[in-house]
Amino acid sequence: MEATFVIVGGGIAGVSCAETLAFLHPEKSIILLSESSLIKTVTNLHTITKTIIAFDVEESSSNTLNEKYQNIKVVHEEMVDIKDEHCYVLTKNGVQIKYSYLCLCMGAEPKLIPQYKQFPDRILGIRDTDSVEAFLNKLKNCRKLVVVGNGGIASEIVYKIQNTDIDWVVKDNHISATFVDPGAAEFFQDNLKKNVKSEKISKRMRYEEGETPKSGAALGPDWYKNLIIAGASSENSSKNVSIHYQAEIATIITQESENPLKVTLTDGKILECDLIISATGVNARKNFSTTNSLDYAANEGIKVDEYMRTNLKNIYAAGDICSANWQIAKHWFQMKLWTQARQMGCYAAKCMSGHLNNEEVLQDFCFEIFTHSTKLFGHKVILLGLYNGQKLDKRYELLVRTTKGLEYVKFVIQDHKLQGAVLIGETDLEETAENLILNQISLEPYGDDILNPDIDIEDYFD
Ligand SMILES: Cc1cc2nc3c(=O)[nH]c(=O)nc-3n(C[C@H](O)[C@H](O)[C@H](O)COP(=O)(O)OP(=O)(O)OC[C@H]3O[C@@H](n4cnc5c(N)ncnc54)[C@H](O)[C@@H]3O)c2cc1C
Ligand SMILES: NC(=O)C1=CN([C@@H]2O[C@H](COP(=O)(O)OP(=O)(O)OC[C@H]3O[C@@H](n4cnc5c(N)ncnc54)[C@H](OP(=O)(O)O)[C@@H]3O)[C@@H](O)[C@H]2O)C=CC1
Repeated sequence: MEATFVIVGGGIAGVSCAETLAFLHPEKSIILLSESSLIKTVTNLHTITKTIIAFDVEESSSNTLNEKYQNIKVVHEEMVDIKDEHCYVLTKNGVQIKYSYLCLCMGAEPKLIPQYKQFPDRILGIRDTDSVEAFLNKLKNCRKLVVVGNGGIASEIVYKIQNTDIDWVVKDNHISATFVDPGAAEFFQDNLKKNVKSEKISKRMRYEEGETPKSGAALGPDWYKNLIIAGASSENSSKNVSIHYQAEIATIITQESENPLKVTLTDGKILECDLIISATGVNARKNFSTTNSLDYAANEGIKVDEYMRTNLKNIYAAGDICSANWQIAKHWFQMKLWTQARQMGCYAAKCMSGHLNNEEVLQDFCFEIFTHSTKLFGHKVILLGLYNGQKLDKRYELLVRTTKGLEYVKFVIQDHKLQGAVLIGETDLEETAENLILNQISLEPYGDDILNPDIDIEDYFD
């Protein structure tokens, strides 16, 4: 087999890359090589501001892509080797695919706590649809659950789960620390112990994919919305969540088949549980070999330059598998998120196309400012720029406005200029905050009025 463009991975980065190439080069052949027969596509894309977008993500059979684009051929194979000196890849079943340009979009996999090796059936990570199904099955018999980690997945699970006691073990002194500060974490407390009903209930998460386990694409926004995530205890109007701050799991002192698991924490506490969810981040996938070495960053992603190129000739990478290794703009940084996977996939396609045509490629504007639109504990959350004071070396001021249960607004200001913002609830401030960060207008004349709810700050900047 042979194609001008070969893209490996059927997650959001790979599919966005293939679709952009199909649009730019309807005359060229494109192969999307993916281990999983299900692919992720973006639907209902809408812009909230210039740079903040929201969209749904659907998992569908790869036939939809074959039908939509005549020049995309989807191949279901696992890539195991890249013969980069001869420009072809090899799959597990021995299929050879030659490329002119190759883009690696194989995502990441859960980085589980080390005790996972001791109890692989009772310590689970969540990444793709298979892993959620395994989790839901085990949860049916679970009365006591330990959740470790303090990012998006842990927050979603603690929010959504019912009918089991939860011990939430977090390294920090407040919850949801990858996204918010202690003030916002306090704002979420009211929703922490409520039982959340599913909007509509789906029994299945997806199409059937066959028996063999495959590393599927990562789940995304609202994956839990229509699922019942419930343990074995009887139904209750509120849930029992105990948070263990500034703690990690130290050891598990149970023999292999004993139940419950006895877990000791670094602060000396001992917990008992039936199941542990390790929501402790991800590592870039490294499930293939190359002839020459690929350069990896210290945080383990494949290094890519400002054109999404790796160090190997005509090999690009995008999404969770890569690490941005260019001089990044002041208000942007990389996080492993849908939005960035999509942006990188599309941009890698433009870069490959530009290089094929010998055209100059200008970096996409989306890399000027970090934006993330999500939901936490049932609230709309918009994060902009250096929303947690990242890169500011603790040299910044915070302006905060909050109304219990309704909104939490935080502006991060340095030298009178807005550097980042956290907007929780229907604040209507996203456009203004985005402009203030991008334009770096001095806020000195407005003082604290900038967040005065009786003043329409947009009037200041018209
Ligand atoms: C539970 C959960 C909830 C999330 N929620 C959000 C959210 O609300 N908002 C948000 O912005 N982000 C969210 N994320 C993160 C987001 O899903 C990821 O950042 C994004 O999906 C990464 O996309 P990707 O295409 O880079 O990788 P992946 O989605 O991991 O796709 C990788 C693809 O490569 C294929 N593959 C892997 N190895 C091979 C191989 N050797 N050969 C062939 N194919 C291979 C896989 O089958 C898969 O199709 C969530 C993640 C999880 C796990
Ligand atoms: N709403 C959204 O946008 C969502 C996004 N996601 C994305 O999916 C991916 C996976 O999510 P998730 O697993 O939550 O990853 P995250 O990287 O978001 O969070 C991992 C958390 O676990 C902590 N941690 C790491 N190792 C340990 C350990 N040994 N013991 C205790 N805590 C530990 C980390 O702390 P530290 O940082 O200090 O190491 C961090 O707080 C991420 O890319 C995430 O951004 C997932 C769900 C929802």
